[in-house]
Amino acid sequence: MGRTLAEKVWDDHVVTKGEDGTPDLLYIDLHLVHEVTSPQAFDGLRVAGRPVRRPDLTIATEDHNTPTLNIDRQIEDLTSRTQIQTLRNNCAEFGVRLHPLGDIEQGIVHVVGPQLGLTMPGITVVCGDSHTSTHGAFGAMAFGIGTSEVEHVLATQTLPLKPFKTMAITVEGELRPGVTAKDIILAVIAKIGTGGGQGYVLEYRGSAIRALSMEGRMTICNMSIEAGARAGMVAPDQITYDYLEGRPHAPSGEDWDAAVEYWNTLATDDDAVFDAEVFLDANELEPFVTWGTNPGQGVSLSDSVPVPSEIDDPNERAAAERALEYMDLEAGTPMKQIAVDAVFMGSCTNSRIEDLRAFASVIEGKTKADGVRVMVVPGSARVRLQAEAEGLDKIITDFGAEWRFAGCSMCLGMNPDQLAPGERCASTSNRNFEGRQGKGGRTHLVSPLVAAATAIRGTLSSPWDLEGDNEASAQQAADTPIYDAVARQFPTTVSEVSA
Ligand SMILES: CC(C)[C@H](C(=O)O)[C@@H](O)C(=O)O
Ligand code: SF4
Repeated sequence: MGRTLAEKVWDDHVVTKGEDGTPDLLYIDLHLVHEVTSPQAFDGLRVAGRPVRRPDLTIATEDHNTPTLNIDRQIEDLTSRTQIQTLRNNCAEFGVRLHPLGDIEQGIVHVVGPQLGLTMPGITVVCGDSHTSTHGAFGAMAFGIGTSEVEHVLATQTLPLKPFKTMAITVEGELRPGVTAKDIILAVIAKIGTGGGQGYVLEYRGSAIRALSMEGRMTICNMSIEAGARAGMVAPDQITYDYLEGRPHAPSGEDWDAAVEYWNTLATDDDAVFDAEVFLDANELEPFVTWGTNPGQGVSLSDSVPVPSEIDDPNERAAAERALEYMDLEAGTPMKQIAVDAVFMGSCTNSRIEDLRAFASVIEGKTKADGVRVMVVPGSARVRLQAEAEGLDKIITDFGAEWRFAGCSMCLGMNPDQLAPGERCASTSNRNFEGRQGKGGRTHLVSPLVAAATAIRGTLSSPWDLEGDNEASAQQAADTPIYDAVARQFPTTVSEVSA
């Protein structure tokens, strides 16, 4: 019987096979590290007197606790400062490459790996971070792990992993202008629920996925974890190779050819069987938005806040009631009538150059809605530089938005970028849990295009709602590079960026 992409990558990394349901021991090709989940792991090594087994396969960056303003000053918050300093000390002591705040390669860990060409098809990637699933967009098998597992990988470069089930998520058809990868994944999670992917590695397939750029695929794989899945993957193809070729850590010359030959063998065999399958029609999708306090509580933007009494399942009904109370929403309110206090454009879901281009294409020449705070945070220092080289920062600041330095920022309340209690935010991030963006803050998950239109109108909106000229604004959105299937080369030096 044929094998799926996930099974092939797994099989190629088994060091020892588990018996009777015990875990297999897998070799790990890339270990990404950040400040939040690494301190105890390094402590463990220190106590055991062990070195990092493969510092060359380990790379660290600072992202969660870092500020996005005044990055040349001392970090004010003591906990954050300690966290960052601890990572610096640990990396120095154990010989791990670190990209600290201010470094040109610093950024959100899931933006940095792909950008450097470290994330490649067919490899295993782990990080003490749930959104490690992002890297599956390349056809890598990428898992978020806990701190004790981080220690295990640091010490041995292997990880015991339980067998998984496979789920195909097939998205066929063509997205309408204004509908993006983010809308696909929000619709998938609304369909299968936040526990729907539990125990599964998801493989996203179908013509709509094949047509997506790498940025779009990363957005989708990033949120696999929000469906409870262990990982999400997309089979590598020419779009993957075009994105990767020429990046600092991608193979070159004969190695590149050999790699592509291998990568081409990874796609799921025609006769492979998935344990579960889900279908989605891309033609029918609309811009999507969440109304509740988990990423599965979402609807099309043209819909209304659900009415809990109409929900059959008692648990779901109770969850909806609780969510509406926290979100301060009235059942039945059209989503488009909901006014926001803030718009956050950033996070490892949507802070790559293409996301910023999409956002900028909608706001260009316009002014933000009065009283709405708009924050744009690139995913990495390089994305920031590239955006500036393209003049996007000017479009953003002319619009009245804040242009920040790279980091997780308002995606979660671990740094100064937070919502005030009661504030409502349209956010391109991936989690809308209670207090996620700051205590008492209310989050609506959206795409960059919806974030931009919302920033213009002050109420949840998509480019379809702008200026009453649906055709023209939809076309404008269609013209943005997010629909451009051909990946662009990413400059690798500062001079190239500013050239
Ligand atoms: C802090 C970190 C462990 C956490 C994660 O694992 O995802 C964070 O990145 C998040 O998005 O909630
Ligand atoms: S950007 Fe958000 S989701 Fe991504 S790693 Fe940072 S905190 Fe987690």
